[in-house]
Amino acid sequence: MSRSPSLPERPRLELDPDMTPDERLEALREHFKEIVQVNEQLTEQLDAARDRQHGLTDEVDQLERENETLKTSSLYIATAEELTDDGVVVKQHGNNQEVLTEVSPSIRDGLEAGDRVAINDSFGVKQILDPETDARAQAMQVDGSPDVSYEDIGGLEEQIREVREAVEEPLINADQFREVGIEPPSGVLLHGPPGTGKTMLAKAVANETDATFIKMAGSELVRKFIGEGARLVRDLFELAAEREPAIIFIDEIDAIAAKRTESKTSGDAEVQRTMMQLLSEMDGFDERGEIRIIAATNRFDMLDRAILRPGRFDRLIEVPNPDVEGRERILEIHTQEMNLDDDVDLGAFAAETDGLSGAELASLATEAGMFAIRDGRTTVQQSDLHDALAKIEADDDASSVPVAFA
Ligand SMILES: Nc1ncnc2c1ncn2[C@@H]1O[C@H](COP(=O)(O)OP(=O)(O)OP(=O)(O)O)[C@@H](O)[C@H]1O
Repeated sequence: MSRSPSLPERPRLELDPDMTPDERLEALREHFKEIVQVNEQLTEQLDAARDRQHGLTDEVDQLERENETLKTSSLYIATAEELTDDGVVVKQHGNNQEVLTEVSPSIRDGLEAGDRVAINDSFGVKQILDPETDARAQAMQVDGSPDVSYEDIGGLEEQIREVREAVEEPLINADQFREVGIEPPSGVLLHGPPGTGKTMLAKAVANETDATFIKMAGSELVRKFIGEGARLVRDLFELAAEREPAIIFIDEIDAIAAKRTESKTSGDAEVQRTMMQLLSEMDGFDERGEIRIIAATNRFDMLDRAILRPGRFDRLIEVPNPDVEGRERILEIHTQEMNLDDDVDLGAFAAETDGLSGAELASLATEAGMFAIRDGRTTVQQSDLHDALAKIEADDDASSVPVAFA
């Protein structure tokens, strides 16, 4: 680290009592010049110090961010096998590696052999998992009666028809399928850009069939609780069997069913195990009764084709961004509770929102309401919609700026 230059000496004024008034004046002038010079030097040093301070603040910010990332990085699941005087023997799930590790006294106090624990990269025990906080509870979201209906979904008439045929009919008219002697599609895969209503479709069909909606995010399965993926998939199907009729919804399926890469890291092996478990659950699906499975992805191109074989996700439904009529309908849905001025023409406005997803249109409606409130009004005008659109587009532009320049 470079050392800061030392501060300049404070100038001294030396006046001799024998000096003539002219000499005294000259000495004072000299002294004044020296003070001005020192002042300039100090100002320069202060500026340099400020620059340095800014640089260091940036560095501190970055380190804090890194620290946060490290703190929130993935934990692995293990079982505390044995408590000994030297530490705790933990067995990591997934690869069954056993390690003797140290544990802080506060965690040790509450730990018993057989407990499931979360460990970090260096096998340090970070927390004890109780049944409520364990991976199963965190990775699955169970909703006995989701409150989305088909009328809440705009612009996806064809997709709704297909989902009803592939998921709803087999649940409601199982006998008819049996009598005709055909197998209903095993799994339905919804694919398309983010925020287009894929989750809504799955919830609506669960609502319509009075089925329990069980959602699991593929990314949670493999990123957050490494070593648990395969077991969670097993749990997922077990839970669905307990709660049938049930709709299993696996969001971001690409996280567990991506094409195999060349690299053979342990992460890949974990993803692979999770996917194999999913495929084997689906292959043994016939005996499962009233359970339908829907998956969704924004990255269809990345999927391993093995999951699309007959008997697996054999019904593909594309859910694209809405066209102009779809956008108008979505705007109608999301403004139906709002107090709209007579000048509002949603049809004309929809034509200006090309490329926006359903989720973006939903937040646009709320944003327009915010503009009206800011302006002290209780009705939303066409101009609020335009302001909201400009804001959303500006936010979009800002978020697409490369990180280094953001
Ligand atoms: N077609 C639509 N009709 C009405 N609202 C929609 C539609 N699409 C999206 N939305 C709104 O956007 C929100 C998010 O939609 P949803 O979660 O269904 O999208 P998704 O396709 O599953 O997104 P992701 O791929 O990011 O998970 C919904 O709660 C709803 O408010």
